[in-house]
Amino acid sequence: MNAPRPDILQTILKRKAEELDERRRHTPLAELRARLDEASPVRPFVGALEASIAAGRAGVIAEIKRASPSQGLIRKHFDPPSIAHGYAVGGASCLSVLTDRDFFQGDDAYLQAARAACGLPVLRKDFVIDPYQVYEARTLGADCVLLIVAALADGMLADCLALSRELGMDALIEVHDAAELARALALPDGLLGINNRNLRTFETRLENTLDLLERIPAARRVVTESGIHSRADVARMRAAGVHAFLVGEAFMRADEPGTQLAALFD
Ligand SMILES: O=C(O)c1ccccc1NCC(=O)[C@H](O)[C@H](O)COP(=O)(O)O
Repeated sequence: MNAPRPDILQTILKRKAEELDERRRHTPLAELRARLDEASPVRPFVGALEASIAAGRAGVIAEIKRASPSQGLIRKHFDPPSIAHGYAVGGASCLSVLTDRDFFQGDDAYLQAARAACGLPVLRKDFVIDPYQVYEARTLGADCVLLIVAALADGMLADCLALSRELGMDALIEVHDAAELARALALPDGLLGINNRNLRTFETRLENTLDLLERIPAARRVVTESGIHSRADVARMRAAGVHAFLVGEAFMRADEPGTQLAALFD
């Protein structure tokens, strides 16, 4: 009999709780909050997505990630500022930058360097389990935080969303299944992301977005996340009324990520 596959999301969240303790010891919350005044002004994240879509283009959140649990090392030559600049030239609406070190080889400094290299708003792509990280995201210059419904109990999810709004940021509320979607729809607002990747098993199916769409009010903006690799994938989503995309690997494996973005979405 095969041994059960370990649940990577639980492994990440367990390590994230340890990391959070370390970060709190290093920089207590009061000290972190005192840095908020020095943070770079927020760039409208949802506003940038909507502007692209209103102009008849797709809204593209272009991701900067060096490695991932499912793929291992994705990009050997990794220079976030030049990737960010290329994405801006290639027509991205926004950036997503992985800051988790242990599982994605990310870094807070990558977010800061990428944001400084262009005028695009930036999502801090990490695993939020506590409001401390929402404050932290803003002090780093993030314009949007990722809130993964599977990682947060209802109360904490609502608190982190409210705090992100209080700090002027947007929040991408990520779901994978119908139960998580129902929890996300009970929140007062937030940009809705449907992850096609099951974060526990890595199975990635574009049908996941298409299947969940019928449960979502037509006026609500949906971002389809993960597994978008071809113009046919983009066309399939757009035909179903999904005009916002979060794409990582397809760009990160290309010699010129920004050129690949333009080729996928022109
Ligand atoms: O990508 C993984 O292996 C992964 C594993 C566990 C938690 C999260 C994970 N990825 C985060 C993402 O969902 C993607 O980085 C993002 O949606 C872009 O996906 P892709 O275009 O397929 O790189």
